[in-house]
Amino acid sequence: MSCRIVIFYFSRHGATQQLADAIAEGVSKAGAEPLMRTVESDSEAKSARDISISRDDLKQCDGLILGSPTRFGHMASGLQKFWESTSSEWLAGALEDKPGAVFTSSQSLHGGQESTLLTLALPLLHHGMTLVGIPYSEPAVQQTQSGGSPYGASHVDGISNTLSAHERQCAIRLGQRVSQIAKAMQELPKP
Ligand SMILES: Cc1cc2nc3c(=O)[nH]c(=O)nc-3n(C[C@H](O)[C@H](O)[C@H](O)COP(=O)(O)O)c2cc1C
Repeated sequence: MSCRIVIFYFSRHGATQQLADAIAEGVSKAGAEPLMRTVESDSEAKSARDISISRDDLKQCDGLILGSPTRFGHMASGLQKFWESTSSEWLAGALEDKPGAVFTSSQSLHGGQESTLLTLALPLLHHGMTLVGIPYSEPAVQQTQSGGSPYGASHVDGISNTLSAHERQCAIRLGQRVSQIAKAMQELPKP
């Protein structure tokens, strides 16, 4: 049975996209299919390489991982605008029970990553998703000197333009974990 994980993100300059790509690697490693999706934006945005999300993606996916640059401590407005257009999918329970997770990139270490990760989680919880983080059994969560947290994958762009080994490992692990849970949920009897 195929298992499709939507990686829904926005990235203006490419930092959040590096996380999205590492998460996709984790999804593939777990034997699931990563579907890269973004929001309508200017053609200069790095994430314009990927296609825009459709509301059918919410119905058809088996899990969804949401990522944004940290913008004044919360998600970019284009992503929020999309969630505000999903009332009918919310009422229909399109994402209910499916595993979901979050990721972000910020300029500075204490510039609001955790508030962004927590607020990214809110629409997923309202849609009834099963929230997945990164467990402390993952050594990279304990050892990181930059991004990577139990709340989700992250990167601090002001420390390095590329993902650290720990940030990358956290992102891969998150993609794997969401996929493994999605696959296990496919085996459960339908209520
Ligand atoms: C409008 C705006 C607000 C931002 N707010 C924050 C912030 O609150 N904290 C922070 O550390 N970085 C902030 N940044 C920087 C971005 O989060 C950071 O550069 C991020 O890595 C960009 O991701 P991208 O390369 O995927 O676009 C802000 C950037 C913009 C344009």
